[in-house]
Amino acid sequence: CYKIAQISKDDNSQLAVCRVLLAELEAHKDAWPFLTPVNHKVILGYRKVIKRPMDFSTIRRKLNNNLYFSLETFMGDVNLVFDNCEKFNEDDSEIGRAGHNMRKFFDELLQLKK
Ligand SMILES: Oc1ccc2c(c1)N[C@H](O)CC2
Repeated sequence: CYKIAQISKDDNSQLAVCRVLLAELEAHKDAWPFLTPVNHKVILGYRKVIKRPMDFSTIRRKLNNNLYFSLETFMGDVNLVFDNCEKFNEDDSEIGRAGHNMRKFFDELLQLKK
């Protein structure tokens, strides 16, 4: 029993770290392009170009529904947000720069939490 309890405790502490990380990402001044899903009915070409859309509100819903099993699976979705941004936006654009800023901020947060 102890071993099972031990594994679930580690998962819970990892998920607690994910909640803190997501709150810090959502509060960042450059988070606005990433807070909600891109409306692919309005943004022509988005659905064709971006195969796996992701945004912070979707990550929040997956976190609340226990759909992340580790910090690594959570990190995969956060990095997907920034990879999609790089694919669809010029580096020298407002949203492109926001994506690069947010990815740097996330990498720095992870260094602090490790
Ligand atoms: O000019 C625009 C207008 C809309 C969007 C972008 C750029 N980039 C986002 O990645 C997706 C939504």
